[in-house]
Amino acid sequence: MSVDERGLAADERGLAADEVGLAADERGRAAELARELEEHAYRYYVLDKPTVADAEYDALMRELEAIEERHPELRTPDSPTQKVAGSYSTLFTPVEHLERLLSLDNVFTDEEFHAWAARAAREQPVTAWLCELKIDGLAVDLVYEGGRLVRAATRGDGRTGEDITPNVRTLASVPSRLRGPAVPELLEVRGEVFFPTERFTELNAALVEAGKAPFANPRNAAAGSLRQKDPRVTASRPLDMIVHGLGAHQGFDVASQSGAYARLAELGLPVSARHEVLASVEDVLAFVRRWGEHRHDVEHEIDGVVVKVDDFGQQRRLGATSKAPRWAVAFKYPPEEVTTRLRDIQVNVGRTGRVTPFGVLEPVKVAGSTVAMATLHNIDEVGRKGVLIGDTVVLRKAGDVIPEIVSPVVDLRDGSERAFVMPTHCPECGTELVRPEGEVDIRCPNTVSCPAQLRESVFHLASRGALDIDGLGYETATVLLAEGRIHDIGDVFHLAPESFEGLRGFADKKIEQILRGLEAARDRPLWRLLVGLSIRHVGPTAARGLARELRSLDAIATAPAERLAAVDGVGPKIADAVVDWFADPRHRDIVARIASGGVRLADEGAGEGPGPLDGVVVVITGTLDGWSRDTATEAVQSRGGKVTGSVSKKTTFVVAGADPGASKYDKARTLKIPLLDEAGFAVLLRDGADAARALAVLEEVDG
Ligand SMILES: NC(=O)c1ccc[n+]([C@@H]2O[C@H](COP(=O)([O-])OP(=O)(O)OC[C@H]3O[C@@H](n4cnc5c(N)ncnc54)[C@H](O)[C@@H]3O)[C@@H](O)[C@H]2O)c1
Ligand SMILES: [Zn+2]
Repeated sequence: MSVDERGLAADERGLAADEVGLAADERGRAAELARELEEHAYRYYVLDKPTVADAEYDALMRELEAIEERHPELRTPDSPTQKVAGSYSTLFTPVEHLERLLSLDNVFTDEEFHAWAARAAREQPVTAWLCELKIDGLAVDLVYEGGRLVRAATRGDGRTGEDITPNVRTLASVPSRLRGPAVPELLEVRGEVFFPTERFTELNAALVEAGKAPFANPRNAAAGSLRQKDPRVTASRPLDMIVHGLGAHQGFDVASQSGAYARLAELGLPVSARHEVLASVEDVLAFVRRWGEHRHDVEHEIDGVVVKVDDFGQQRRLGATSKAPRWAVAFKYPPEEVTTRLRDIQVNVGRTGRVTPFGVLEPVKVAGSTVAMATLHNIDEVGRKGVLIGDTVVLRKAGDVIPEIVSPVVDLRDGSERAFVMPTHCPECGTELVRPEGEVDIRCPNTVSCPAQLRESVFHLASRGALDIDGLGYETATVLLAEGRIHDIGDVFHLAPESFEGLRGFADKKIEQILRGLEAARDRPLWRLLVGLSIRHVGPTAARGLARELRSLDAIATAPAERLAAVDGVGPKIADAVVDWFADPRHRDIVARIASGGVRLADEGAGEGPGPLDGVVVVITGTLDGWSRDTATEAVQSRGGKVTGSVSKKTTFVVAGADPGASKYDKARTLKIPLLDEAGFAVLLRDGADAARALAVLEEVDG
């Protein structure tokens, strides 16, 4: 027993010793985090030049909070977790706010919000919640005396801000005088100054062109534009403001946040129309979800929703901590921006020969997926963004949108970065690249044999958005082309079991899947085939319009440009691209091979009503003098008929030329399918099925 006790005591001592060690480690880490957070806050609030994304700053803050949770003695009043982040620069005159400007506490999940709301309600029953968008801009404090704007200031450290009155006066949405007869004697309001998202790319492009560092994001652009020594610079930027809070006031009697908004709007101040007063936590969560889905439909960036207790009496009773009110919380949306390193810029050759640069990134997690590449669209875009190889860059991935490199973090450059130089020759086929006059895109003109273009176009033909050929993916397309089993998209529908002989990785099951995939794809709507041809500018919208109005590939191929341009969703640019494409004999050859592969080239009821060969199924065997297999097939199809590869009970005619296949010929006879020679085929095309049948019967008797 005594042994046990000693053992236990020793264990406890051991544990205690560990804890001391741990605490020392954590104390060190906490100090380091505090230093880093201060440094980032300085760069963000004072210099307007952050070097990390908000999510990274927030992660550091959370780490510090967690340490302080375990070691409350580290939670000193000057810890970054305990005070309003930010400072003021000596470039501006400091001003004391009449009332403190606070930050907001955050929640990230429904559970965290439930817990927060329950805590508030325990202190003070809450009758209504006011929900509004959390604008990603910078906080500005306005003071009106006797209805006149006398001062505008940044948040600073919450007590002291920077005087930016002349700058704020340049904002069109900020009135210099309040409206109406009964203006309050004193009114201090807070709001967010923001940079409209749509104008952001334009601003950065202009800055890069002028040799200046671009902004990391619209919030950074708002801060950088507003905190200018020269208000004329501010005036040149499209800044806007929305008011969302009240400070000191006299002669402004309202009982709630929503009541205040109504009154502020009457006074001519910019208030958002998107706030709602809701009674239940469930309704609040629905509001958060709804705006999460519409996050990008707003003219400014939002990083969450702010939920406030609506009633001022209830707000007062809940009070505030040193950092944030207890009556409001920010429900934050998942971050869409991170920083990572741009390891390289390479180029990709697309299916129409377009050469597009893309960034090779240090893989990084953002918006739920790991991103290792991001398109840069074209050479001009690389210039506009001002990114260098080796830069740390801001990477953005919004919802389902493809990841985008926003800007370089210029302040992290060490001189080892280098500019991207567009290659002069195609990296895949070595052909000299061209940039047609007046176009932004650089192209590989070798549409015939550039492996990249062939690969991409076959893959595109088979893709979901086009003919959706099951089993024919990128790898398969690459192998079939590399091994010479197909040469371009025209050969795809001629794939047969033999085509796969001697290829590794093609089990019988896989081959069957591809052939079945092809069979199903032969009968798709015309617009899908049109998309699959990789004609420049022809996407689903244009293809649908063309198929709807012209009904057959033949009609589209032969229509004049003016006719095509008149189609809904087409226009002159696309029309010219279509005419050019079909004018190329190599492309006509591709179409003929697609047709002879049994693909339907017209929609049901092409032409005026049903075609003359509607419902007619033809099998062609042997060689015809006046027709190639492809032109014969097209002739049948353009009349609404179908050409198939094997004889069955569904076959209407078997067209037999010289040296017909014995099995097809015999099968036609046993199934009593009418046989046509070349003359009979001509009659079929000219006079229709009935006339041809009359001939065919004769021939059958003869034979
Ligand atoms: N990247 C960096 O280096 C860096 C450095 C410091 C801070 N930050 C970022 O700044 C944020 C922290 O700053 P914060 O303390 O201002 O907190 P916060 O931005 O999370 O929330 C408080 C602010 O929200 C604003 N706000 C927007 N819409 C509002 C509305 N409808 N109602 C009320 N307030 C509204 C207010 O101006 C208020 O000051 C974090 O997102 C952090 O990542 C980033
Ligand atoms: Zn090429």
